[in-house]
Amino acid sequence: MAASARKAPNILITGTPGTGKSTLAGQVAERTGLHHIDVGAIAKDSALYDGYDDEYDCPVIDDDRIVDELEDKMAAGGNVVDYHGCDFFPERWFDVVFVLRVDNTLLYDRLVARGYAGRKLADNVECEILQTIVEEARESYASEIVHELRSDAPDDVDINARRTGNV
Ligand SMILES: Nc1ncnc2c1ncn2[C@@H]1O[C@H](COP(=O)(O)OP(=O)(O)O)[C@@H](O)[C@H]1O
Repeated sequence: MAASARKAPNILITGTPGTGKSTLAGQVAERTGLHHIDVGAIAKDSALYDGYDDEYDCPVIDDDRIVDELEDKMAAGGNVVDYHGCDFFPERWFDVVFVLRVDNTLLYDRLVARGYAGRKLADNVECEILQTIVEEARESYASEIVHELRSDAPDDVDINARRTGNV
């Protein structure tokens, strides 16, 4: 379905784990009435997994089944989707893509607070340093719809929610 056929826009909020995607998506949903789709939670609730990652000690999501699961909702529009990856979603789904960015030291502290350690902690901080998700977003979507947002301080949540909710 073309973007113009949707009754409301679909927004993607992506970024390294811990950058604040769920926090921001929740605020945007509250302000706008858009439906918050937390892809990680949907994968968990419906067990849309395709194996287990022993190194990171977590299940691997099944991209194809996630896309199938969300297709009807995305075709209808009016969703704010949050996930730490973005290259497997159909490009046509999104009207705008926000990539959250955070200072590396702040991210480190947030991930430690979440219980990340060792390789999982180091790889996620490296992901932010190397701008991996920014590059993934720019390779997957038209450059004019991809925007980076800083999410270092609590005030940024409100600033970003206003900006994100005004698309
Ligand atoms: N702008 C911000 N400033 C300070 N802390 C934040 C900000 N955004 C989110 N947080 C905090 O950082 C942690 C990770 O946020 P979360 O929304 O779960 O990230 P993600 O969904 O990207 O993994 C949470 O403890 C959250 O309260």
